[in-house]
Amino acid sequence: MRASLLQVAVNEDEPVESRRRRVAALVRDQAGADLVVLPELWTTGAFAYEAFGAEAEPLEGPTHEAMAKAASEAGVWLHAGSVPERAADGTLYNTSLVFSPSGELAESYRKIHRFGFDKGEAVLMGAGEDLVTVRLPDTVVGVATCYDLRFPELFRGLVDAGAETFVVPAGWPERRRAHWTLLARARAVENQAYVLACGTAGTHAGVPQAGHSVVVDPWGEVLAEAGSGEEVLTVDFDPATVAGTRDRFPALKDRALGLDRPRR
Ligand SMILES: NC(=O)CCC(=O)C(=O)O
Repeated sequence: MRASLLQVAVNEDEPVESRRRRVAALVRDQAGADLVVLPELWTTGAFAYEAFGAEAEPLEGPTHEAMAKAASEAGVWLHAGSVPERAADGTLYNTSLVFSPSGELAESYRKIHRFGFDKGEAVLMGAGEDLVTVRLPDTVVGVATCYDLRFPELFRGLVDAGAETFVVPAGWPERRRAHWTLLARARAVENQAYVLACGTAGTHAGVPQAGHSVVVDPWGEVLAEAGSGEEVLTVDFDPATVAGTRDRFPALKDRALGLDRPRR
């Protein structure tokens, strides 16, 4: 299976509409890949909080339209990263869109863990509630977004729902780059799954982005890692390795369930 992670540079000096056109062209260039992945909130930037409301779109908004078309023109599965979604009741969500090669919206995922503690995304956006998996021809993808990477129980839930490959769009800052790589490898090792983690490059809202998108195999080995600038990271991997690893080293079968219950 061939995946291309598009580590898009998100800088404020580029208008959103021109970035949307540029990214659509980049997606079209990936014809021949099985899966293309974009980062989190690449229209606005994950830290450009004041732009969330201004650039928010309905689920079937301009990014949906451009990415559906690009996916069908390239003939690829496209995890189009996330957009600031404005729901019918006015609530904003950080919502990922996954398109099939015919340009149909296969799934959407509202980010469950919002970043910012008591400001930013955590107060501006609503929290998603649903785990989302997507069945591709060769693997079952579990979807998570950026800060979600810090919550192992979410990934374990996705494994229980059948996930073999995690796709994680992000807008991760340079100052915590060490956590990014460490957490991507940890989620891969503990769940014996592939992790395809796609971040942004550039600087927006004064926050330099880490880049360093990474693909990790079910043994925790880094198969490919980007640098810090805009880059297309392409990797070939064998999804059957997940079942092989889980068979040969069956740690997932040794789970002691119910440890989250109080002792008495
Ligand atoms: N956009 C995000 O979720 C940022 C997450 C982050 O910076 C961190 O977990 O550290």
